[in-house]
Amino acid sequence: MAEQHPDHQIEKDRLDYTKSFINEFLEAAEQKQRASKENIHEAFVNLDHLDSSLSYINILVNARFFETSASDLAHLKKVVKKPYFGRIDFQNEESGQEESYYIGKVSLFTKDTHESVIIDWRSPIASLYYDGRLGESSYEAEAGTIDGSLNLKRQYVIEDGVLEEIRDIDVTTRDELLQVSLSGSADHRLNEIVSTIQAEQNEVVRADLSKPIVVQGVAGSGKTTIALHRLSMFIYTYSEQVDPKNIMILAPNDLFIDYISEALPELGVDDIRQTTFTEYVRQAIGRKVKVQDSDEKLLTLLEDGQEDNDFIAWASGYKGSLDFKEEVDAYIRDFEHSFRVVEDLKIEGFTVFKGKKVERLFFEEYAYLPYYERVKKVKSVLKTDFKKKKKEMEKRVEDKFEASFDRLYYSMTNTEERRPKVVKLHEERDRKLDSIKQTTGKVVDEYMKDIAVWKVVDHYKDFMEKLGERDDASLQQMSLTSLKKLKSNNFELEDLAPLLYLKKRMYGMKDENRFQKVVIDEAQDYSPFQLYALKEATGTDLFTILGDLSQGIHSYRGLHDWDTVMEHIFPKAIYRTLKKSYRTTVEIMETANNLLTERMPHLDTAEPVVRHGQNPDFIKVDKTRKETALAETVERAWKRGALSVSIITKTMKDATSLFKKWESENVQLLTKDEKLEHGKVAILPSYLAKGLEFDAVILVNGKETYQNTELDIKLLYVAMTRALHQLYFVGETTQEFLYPEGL
Ligand SMILES: Nc1ncnc2c1ncn2[C@@H]1O[C@H](COP(=O)(O)OP(=O)(O)OP(=O)(O)O)[C@@H](O)[C@H]1O
Repeated sequence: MAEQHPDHQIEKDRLDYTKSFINEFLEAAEQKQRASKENIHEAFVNLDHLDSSLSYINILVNARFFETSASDLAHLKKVVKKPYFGRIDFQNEESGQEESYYIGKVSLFTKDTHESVIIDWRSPIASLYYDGRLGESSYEAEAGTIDGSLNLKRQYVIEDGVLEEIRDIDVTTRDELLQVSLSGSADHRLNEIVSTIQAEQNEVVRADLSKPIVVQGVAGSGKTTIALHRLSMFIYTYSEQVDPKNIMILAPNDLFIDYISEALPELGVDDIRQTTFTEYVRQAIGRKVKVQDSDEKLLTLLEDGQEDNDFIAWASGYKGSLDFKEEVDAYIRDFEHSFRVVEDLKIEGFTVFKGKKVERLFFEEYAYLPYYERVKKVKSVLKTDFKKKKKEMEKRVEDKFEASFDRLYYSMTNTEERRPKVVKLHEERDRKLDSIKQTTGKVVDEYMKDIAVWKVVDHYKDFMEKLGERDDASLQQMSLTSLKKLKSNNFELEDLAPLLYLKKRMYGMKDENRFQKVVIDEAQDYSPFQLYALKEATGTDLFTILGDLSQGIHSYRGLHDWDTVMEHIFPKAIYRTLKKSYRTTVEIMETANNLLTERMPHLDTAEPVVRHGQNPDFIKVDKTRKETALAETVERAWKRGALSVSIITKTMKDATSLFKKWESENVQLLTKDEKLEHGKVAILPSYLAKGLEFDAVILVNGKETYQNTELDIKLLYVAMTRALHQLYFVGETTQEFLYPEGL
């Protein structure tokens, strides 16, 4: 097909030119590298008998060059096989000149003329490739808006350095490259999508990088992928000011971290901290607290059908609310006001400092510091003050003695009578001076000894106890159940936000737990207080928050809308929505959308990108044949070209029992700490599936079937939207998947 494009020869020549440019560049760099290797070798040889410090410097210089060029070279070597994926021709309105730009994953310029050979997809002008329509266009550069005309937008398929296809995009053509990319298979890792980022996604990737952003995106709209690309953009734009080590990604579990981590080096965003909220809080408070798995709690809600489910859901929601944060604020205020140093500090009759002054230091001067930092600061100020005053006090004792002595001298002329009095005065003076000299800074510690120094966990228990004293039955019950757990050192996820917040407000955060930027994926499951505490603890509001309320399976404690986040937590945030779903076929998405429209019409449904596939299959079996039917369905999925297949049950109990029955090496039971194994059928419960995707998904129930509750509808929706190409329901009736007969 490429042969037919009128510009084929020109483009082939251009590709050859680019490849030889890169190869020459690589050769020159490799030569330099060899030279530096030789230098190192020489320096090592000379180390014994020459001036060793010079040789050492030699080694250092060369080793450093060797290191940087090695990583650059590795990057370029990768690029040479596919130097670019797109081209734009842009005519600058001001100069009237038209230039062609080839867009790839690096920037390369000719050394002498500084002409661009390839431009990085993250450079400002490359934005035209993603959102520019042919004709009048503009892009934002450092110097301001650049207007002009986009005259050509072209895509290339280059495989192994060979130009295979050229596609020109005009207003009417569909993005075929996207279609090709989406029809590919998922091999258990997140892809980098720089060549096919869509306009609505590009807006999220490039939206003002100096502001927080909240993204509500439907299932499969590319939230996770886009978050990583925005991060790549951020690091590229602020490479001078930002150290990737000061960026943190928060993901729901290790399984998910493993899933995204493979995409990070491709985007040049390795080295960033990837962790879970629980792990971050553990590090921040410096204690490996035992935290009950929140999915287990979900299970309690799902499986046990306990009577107090309503109470559990209420307590979880309340602990995650900003009202609860206010309660913690009030507790901190009360605790601070228990700081009373009413007495003045007196030594030998001198007032070293007044209680009032200490209070002023604490409540006014250093009020900006966390409580315990403030106590430390006030102590150190008092100690320094005391050292200064010591000399003054000594002088005042001497002066006082001189004055008394003078008085005695003039009032008592008889020396015999006067002598014992003088001796007494001397003794008194010496005693006082000794006492002052011997008094050290410890007197300040002693003076402030009544100020309690507690551990953060003890503060939380104290806070809970105080809540339990209120005249409110729900609070009393919450306090009672929480304290019972806390006393045996068991925490729930909902306890972590208040703990983190208390840690920040009372003790302050260590540098290693503060960040310049934070990315939160699957944010619909975070509570407002969790987000608030994170903002306070990390010391930045530069958050990228992505989520989908329709998938809010933890909504009993999570978010119900984004308004609270925008109004009360990140008021400067930009808000964007992603409405298109790229993951699934039209057929699968429509089936999932039907579920939402029928059962939860207030939630957003996704608009699938036009890509057709087979209709979801409902396979009716009786109980005894379930396992056989599943095995047959798996076979069918492999045969239809799936590279990854999963069986999703409603609960973990069901997943485990199915796994035990299956007993095959080709099957893996997924838990949240596991890594997905290539080529194996993954069996997992619905709530662990969020964020992941598989070519083929088979839904099956064990003992439990999905009920018509908000939670179950969302769980089912999450499970269904994991499928890229094939979706199967295996069950006795369609109703168990909340579907009417005749799916
Ligand atoms: N512009 C794009 N070009 C190619 N593939 C894309 C594009 N956008 C998204 N995808 C693909 O769509 C799938 C879904 O992306 P991703 O997992 O990032 O979505 P998500 O919004 O986080 O999904 P969910 O909320 O359902 O977990 C991935 O396979 C991703 O590679």
